Amino acid sequence: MSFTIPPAPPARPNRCQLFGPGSRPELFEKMAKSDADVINLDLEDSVAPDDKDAARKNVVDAINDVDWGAKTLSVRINGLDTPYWHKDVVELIEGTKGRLDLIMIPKAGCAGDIYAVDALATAAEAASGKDKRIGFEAIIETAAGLAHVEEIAAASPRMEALSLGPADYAAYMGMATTHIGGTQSNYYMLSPKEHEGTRETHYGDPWHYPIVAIVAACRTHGLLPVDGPFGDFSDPDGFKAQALRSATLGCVGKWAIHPSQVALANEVFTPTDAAVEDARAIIAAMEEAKAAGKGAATYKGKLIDIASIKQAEVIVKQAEMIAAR
Ligand SMILES: CC(C)(COP(=O)(O)OP(=O)(O)OC[C@H]1O[C@@H](n2cnc3c(N)ncnc32)[C@H](O)[C@@H]1OP(=O)(O)O)[C@@H](O)C(=O)NCCC(=O)NCCSC(=O)C[C@H](O)C(=O)O
Ligand SMILES: [Mg+2]
Repeated sequence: MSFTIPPAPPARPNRCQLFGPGSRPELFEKMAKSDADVINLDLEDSVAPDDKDAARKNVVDAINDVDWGAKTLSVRINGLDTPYWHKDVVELIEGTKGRLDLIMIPKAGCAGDIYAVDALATAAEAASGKDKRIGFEAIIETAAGLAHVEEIAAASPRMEALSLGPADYAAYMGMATTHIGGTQSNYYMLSPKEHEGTRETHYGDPWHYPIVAIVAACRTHGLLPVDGPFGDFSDPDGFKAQALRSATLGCVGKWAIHPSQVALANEVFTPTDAAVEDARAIIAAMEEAKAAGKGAATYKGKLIDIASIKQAEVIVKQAEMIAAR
């Protein structure tokens, strides 16, 4: 273990982040009543340029007026290369009465992007006498964002989470696809040529590398790693397969861009009773082994050791945190 112990991420559930355009206020009550842990009201790419001012007003009003219950409430502001973002930050802070939890920064490309929003948010909070410090989450969805993911994660004490934005990421990387996340039909290997006649297609996961980079940056700096959107909301099996992969790689949740995806995300990112029972049994078996002076033991025919306790604790702690909510 390094002498530097990584900080713990925020202890709040983040299994599903449900998005809705700020220009569709008729959705806000439905979003508030959903089972998503986090709500993202969007001022960025789901809002047309002519609707930006009206959407900002809708969102400020909704933050103040809608009963959001115990949900984490986040607003995605516009990118720093637009003429909208500074008004987004100032009006969100000065116009709301303390219910807003997070500002989501899209297309973060370097630590300076986070610093700029931090400076503006700090000034707006001071000017309006706000005690509550708004947290930040950022989207890794550009080539620069991926190259600088660790400095972005470490850029401000306000930072709470990073998400992958697969649509912009694909565009900025020059990927040959128009799909938002999911399996890509041209991203595959064939079984070896010698298998002529019986060659099988094996689809790869083009999102694997950015997800792992995000998870590593988040786990180093005490942030929550989150998988982003899956655009084809008529493909629940595809959504679930993508979510299972990112959960296996360390993500704590995934975005939903349609209400039908909320239950799927909650299911995947809530440890099953069987997984929790197994994890508790591993911890108990290792306690017994330690009492007998052993560092390793056998559980269900497999090796377990001190690292197995840490693995099992990830599952138990996640389940306890969700249950305590
Ligand atoms: C995708 C949608 C445009 C679909 O909208 P709609 O046609 O209205 O959907 P349905 O008719 O199937 O709706 C069924 C009922 O569900 C309600 N509804 C719809 N959407 C939502 C929602 N987001 N939250 C809550 N409730 C919702 C409808 O009102 C219907 O209700 P009822 O009539 O009472 O049965 C739309 O879902 C949508 O706009 N989704 C969000 C889009 C969004 O926010 N996009 C931004 C995030 S993704 C992104 O930006 C990419 C990323 O940055 C990257 O780079 O990867
Ligand atoms: Mg995007």
